[in-house]
Amino acid sequence: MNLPVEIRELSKRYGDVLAVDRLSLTVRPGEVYGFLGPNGAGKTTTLRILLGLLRPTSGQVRLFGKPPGDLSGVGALIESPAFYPYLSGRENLRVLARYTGAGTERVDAVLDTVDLLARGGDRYSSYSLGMKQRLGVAAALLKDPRLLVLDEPTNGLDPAGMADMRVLIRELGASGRTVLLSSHLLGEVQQICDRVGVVSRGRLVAENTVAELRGTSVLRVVADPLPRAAEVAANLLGQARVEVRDGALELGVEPEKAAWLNGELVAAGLAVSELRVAERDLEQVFFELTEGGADRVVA
Ligand SMILES: Nc1ncnc2c1ncn2[C@@H]1O[C@H](COP(=O)(O)OP(=O)(O)OP(=O)(O)O)[C@@H](O)[C@H]1O
Repeated sequence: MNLPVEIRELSKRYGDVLAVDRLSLTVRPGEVYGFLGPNGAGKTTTLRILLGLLRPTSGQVRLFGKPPGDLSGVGALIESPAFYPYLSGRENLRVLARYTGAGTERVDAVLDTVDLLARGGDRYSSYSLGMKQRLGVAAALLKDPRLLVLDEPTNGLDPAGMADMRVLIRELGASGRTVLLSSHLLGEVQQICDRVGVVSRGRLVAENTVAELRGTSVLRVVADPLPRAAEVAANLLGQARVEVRDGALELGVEPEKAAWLNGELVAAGLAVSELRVAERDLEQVFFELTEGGADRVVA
């Protein structure tokens, strides 16, 4: 079966700027894939090439096994869509449906999907930014696509608008559609996506599930005196597995060893006031991956 998205060794150069650098990624059927990276990392360029809006310098992209240009089964929201301000949301979708040959019979269904059915008769110009963006998603859904490509769908929205959009994307994913969305917001991707590809300076530096990206958990220990506790822990586990952060030890050790470790620390005369399994802060992981830590590839 053909994969919804396959990108192989893709590069794009704008003059001196290498915007995309031998980037490869794969989106599997039915997953919500987060394409995550700071502004300017090359996300929009990659998505534009994928949709046939831009030519690559080198490399290959495939949508359902086909080269770019053939967008059957694909819906996209990549730039702010151009809607007529004086027409209603419903009228705008009708115009678009006729123009693209999608047929107008799905207009109310897609308005309903994006929770705009009740406001479908209102002028586009009266919509909030979040509603405008959801109408853009509705437009992308007109052809009942199997794959939806969304470029920074929450950009510029207020917190409520962002939350609505997140709910919508999760629902779209749950309904069996494949979704590829780009974002520079880690928290957002973490909440919505099954898998994440992290891009930094045009290169894919990690591709994994959110849980795997975060890596193994650490054991967080607060003990007094802390320097002595760090010494004892280093003797037991090796220096490489001991870090002191924010007044606590972070130990790279399996959670099952917690009781044993506690016993050893207490036996060494230390007062242990906290000992718990903590997940690594994904923010930290993201920072390491995208700023100078790019060689610490996770996947
Ligand atoms: N038409 C262009 N001409 C020259 N440079 C460009 C052009 N488009 C993008 N770039 C550069 O390519 C790099 C990647 O840009 P791109 O827009 O793909 O990044 P992005 O990850 O989508 O970021 P953003 O979220 O800010 O759009 C940036 O350095 C950008 O300045």
